[in-house]
Amino acid sequence: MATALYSTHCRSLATSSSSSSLQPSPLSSNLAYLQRLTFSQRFLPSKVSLKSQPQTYQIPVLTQQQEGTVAAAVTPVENGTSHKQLKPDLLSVKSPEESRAEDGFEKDENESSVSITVVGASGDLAKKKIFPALFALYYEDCLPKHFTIYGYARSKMTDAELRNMVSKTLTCRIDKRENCNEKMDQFLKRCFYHSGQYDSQENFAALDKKLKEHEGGRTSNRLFYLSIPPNIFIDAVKCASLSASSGNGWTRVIVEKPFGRDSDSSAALTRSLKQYLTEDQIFRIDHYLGKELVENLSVLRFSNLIFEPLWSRQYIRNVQLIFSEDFGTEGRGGYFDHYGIIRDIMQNHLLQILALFAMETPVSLDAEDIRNEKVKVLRSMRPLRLDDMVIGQYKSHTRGGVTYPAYVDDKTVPSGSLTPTFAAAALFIDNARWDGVPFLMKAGKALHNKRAEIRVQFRHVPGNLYNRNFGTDLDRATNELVIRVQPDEAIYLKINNKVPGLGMKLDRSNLNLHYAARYFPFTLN
Ligand SMILES: NC(=O)C1=CN([C@@H]2O[C@H](COP(=O)(O)OP(=O)(O)OC[C@H]3O[C@@H](n4cnc5c(N)ncnc54)[C@H](OP(=O)(O)O)[C@@H]3O)[C@@H](O)[C@H]2O)C=CC1
Ligand SMILES: O=C1O[C@H](COP(=O)(O)O)[C@@H](O)[C@H](O)[C@H]1O
Repeated sequence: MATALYSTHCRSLATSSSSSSLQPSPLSSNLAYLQRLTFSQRFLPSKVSLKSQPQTYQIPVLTQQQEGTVAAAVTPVENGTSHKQLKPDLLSVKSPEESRAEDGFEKDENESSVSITVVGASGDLAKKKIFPALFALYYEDCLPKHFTIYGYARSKMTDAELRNMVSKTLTCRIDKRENCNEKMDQFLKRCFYHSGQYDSQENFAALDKKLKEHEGGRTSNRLFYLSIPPNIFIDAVKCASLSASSGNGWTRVIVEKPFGRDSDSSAALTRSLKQYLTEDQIFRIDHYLGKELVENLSVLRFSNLIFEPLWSRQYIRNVQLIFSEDFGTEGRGGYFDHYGIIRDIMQNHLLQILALFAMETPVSLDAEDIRNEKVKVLRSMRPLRLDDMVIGQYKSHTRGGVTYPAYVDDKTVPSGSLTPTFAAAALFIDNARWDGVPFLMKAGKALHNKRAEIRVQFRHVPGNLYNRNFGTDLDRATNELVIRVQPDEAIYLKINNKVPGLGMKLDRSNLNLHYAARYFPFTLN
């Protein structure tokens, strides 16, 4: 029955796996980002959610990492594809009844609806990632027929203003541009805004009323995406749960990282969330797991015979996990300064990649099985020593005639802050496979470029016949596998080869899987 709600396309992209494996849990960190969110029946939770009646239609929230789910990756940029000029009918707001009639929403109480509330809709993440990802899902026909999106935040905004804001960051995936503007218009018509405080049950009750009008008496499934600073998660969850839970369908909450500052505060956060939600209503998200090349990591390892035998201390000298951004906090200091680069990037995004990289072959691709292997890696890790760590903070600098502010120049950063914006660490996994191999993590903001990469440096060739061709620079003679997560996604292997012609001159070349060339016109960003 539920399948009728979803397109074949989305189902075919969502490879099957047992629903039991998809239960969220405190450690179910191998959930992909909303960008990979697909609404298909395989996400049936086993328990009925808070205040829920029997679930006629179960609509998933997040896919598990490493499944061939909908490829809807978008990093919106305000380019030619964005929808800059809003049509007049998007600026005038229709009543829910009118909207339902226009969108072909006949009132049929046997069908369910999904209401997605982006809490913190005025913020950076909502604009940059969540609305574009929702649009990408809509564009791919992966949202159910009856859906409504509400932005919720304290800022005063009309529906039209929200649509205008959202429209600036929507893009179409490059491989399917047909009807893009038309689709954007249709999508924007399903977006609404409600202004309210995060700790006001009354404000959430007013939202509830509006949601009900849109749901039109159908079974209502509700998803709250917490795109807000962590210190207000609990207030928002409490109010959403007590005043805006679904009365007859499921209610779920997506929680953004960071989940606390340390183990104790993470556990405390979970305890607080559980005052209002059951575990299967909570979906924790790490959006790096939704990145195409991170998803590809296991494919590369486990479906290519040539790599797996090399994947150990025997052949690998070190593994580098690199994240850099060429911009600073830019107004996000209020959040960032409490966490710093280690908690913002290393502890979650890079550690997830490390665990996926280093884990043993899981029993299956089910979330639970992958999680179990990742946990084993984490448990084998040696506690980090201060000697194996470097931290820093960006200062003001001038490049190309432009002067960029220092971290502490950001008005949202407390003066004199010592919060690190750069960190590098050597981590070790003390197990049979990785004993002695440094996993070098580097992460920083306001550096010279924006990139995320995994670099695997292999050992030197023992007794290399061609040593004299390389002189003293043995590193030049060693192989390196680079997985460039972003930008300009690629997987390339540096090899040595002979330069054609007389003599024996060696060269370094790349065997390069360059995504833009291989999958043109599909682009990931
Ligand atoms: N930005 C990013 O790229 C990423 C962010 N995240 C996580 O997503 C969440 C949201 O991030 P982001 O969008 O950058 O955050 P923002 O700082 O942009 O905050 C989002 C919204 O929350 C409200 N808000 C901000 N500060 C406060 C406050 N002190 N008290 C009450 N409300 C506040 C504001 O809305 P209003 O004033 O209108 O109520 C703001 O628009 C965070 O948990 C972050 O860690 C995760 C991955 C990436
Ligand atoms: O989680 C976060 O990620 C972004 C970087 O995400 P990307 O997908 O654009 O690479 C980072 O800017 C932000 O500080 C952090 O909270």
